Amino acid sequence: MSGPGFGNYQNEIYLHGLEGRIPPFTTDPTALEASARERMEPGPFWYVAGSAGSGATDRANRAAFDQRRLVPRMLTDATERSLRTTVLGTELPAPVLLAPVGVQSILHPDGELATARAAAELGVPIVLSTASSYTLEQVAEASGAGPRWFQLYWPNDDAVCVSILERARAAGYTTLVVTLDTWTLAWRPHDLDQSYLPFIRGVGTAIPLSDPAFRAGLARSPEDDPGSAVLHWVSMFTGTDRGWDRLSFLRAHWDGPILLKGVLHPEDARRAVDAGMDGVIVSNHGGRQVDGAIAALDALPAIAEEVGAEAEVLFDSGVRGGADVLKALALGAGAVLLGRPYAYGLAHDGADGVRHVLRGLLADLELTLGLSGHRSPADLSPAALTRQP
Ligand SMILES: Cc1cc2nc3c(=O)[nH]c(=O)nc-3n(C[C@H](O)[C@H](O)[C@H](O)COP(=O)(O)O)c2cc1C
Ligand SMILES: O=C(O)C(=O)c1ccccc1
Repeated sequence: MSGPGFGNYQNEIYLHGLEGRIPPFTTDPTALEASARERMEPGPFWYVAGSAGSGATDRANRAAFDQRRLVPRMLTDATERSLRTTVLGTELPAPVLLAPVGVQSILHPDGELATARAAAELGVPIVLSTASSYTLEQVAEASGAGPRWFQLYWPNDDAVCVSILERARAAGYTTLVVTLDTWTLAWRPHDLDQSYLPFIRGVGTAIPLSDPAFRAGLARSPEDDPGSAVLHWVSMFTGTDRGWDRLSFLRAHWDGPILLKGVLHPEDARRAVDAGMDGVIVSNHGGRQVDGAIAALDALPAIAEEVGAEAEVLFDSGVRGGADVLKALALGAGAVLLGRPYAYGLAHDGADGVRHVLRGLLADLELTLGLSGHRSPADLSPAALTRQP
């Protein structure tokens, strides 16, 4: 796409104004959370909005973006521009993916199906969480010809793990994302104070409960005894940390690219590459795991420097607007993943809400790319930024 492609959303909104129409909800990424809060029950709202401990890392993620500023260049002829990018050898319409977000049916009854439909329409990849409210196959059908990746919460039963990976491959998920930072849940006061944890209530268990290997290990079927099945799954996918030597198991059972999510130290990125992984996702889980952890954006440059030339380096945690995407790309990310903003879009209006948030972000990204003097994501380097004290 050349010229204003995604940026057309801006024209569309202004033209609708001539007919007295305004957007379904805010286009301001900083107002999205408050707007979602008005429509959501406190349990689900705080499950999404909340973070670990004191919230220091969540705030640090945003502060790290605020400390970097773009330095726009003029008269660069950025009229014709494109967000197209290649990630792991595949061309994407923009350097943006939807981060794995579990239990989406607490946000909207259509949950992951709605997210998959909206993303597929725009050609943006989804990363389906192991904690999905719908099965791998149901989400694949909703995603259709759209690109899809699968995020693994690594079950401690190898047969169940292999069965889930085989189903994911068969259903057209091309890339495996292995999340390392959430082998047990952090201390999350907002959820604790309400005693609210969706998956022990049976939300987000569609993948294991539909899995033949998982079902084979149950004394009674999930239909007869849902409570025991859910508890069996909880003990299988949380509570067990693993070592670097175990990655060879995943490598042996997945014949596509594998990325490790939750990497914040350059030495861990190096170990990932040494273990045969195709890349890393620099992330602190949106501040939801280690309270006091380094801002993900501050961790990015050293990791890009360590492995960027030989492996894929993706980024998430704190991305809200187009400028944030540009800053992460300038610091070495090949693409970014968006978390909470699209979850709030889903909570507002199902697939339409996800589409509105995503089109808004991509329009803002394309406009800000051009106005800061760049024609493509590949033009960005640390030289595009300055750092505020
Ligand atoms: C409600 C919620 C559920 C999440 N579930 C998962 C998950 O199942 N698997 C995973 O790897 N990350 C999960 N994440 C983390 C996101 O993938 C991502 O790292 C994070 O949201 C990025 O930060 P941001 O929300 O500031 O954009 C979840 C995040 C939220 C907000
Ligand atoms: O809440 C989360 O951050 C998360 O990663 C998760 C973990 C298990 C089930 C659902 C979401």
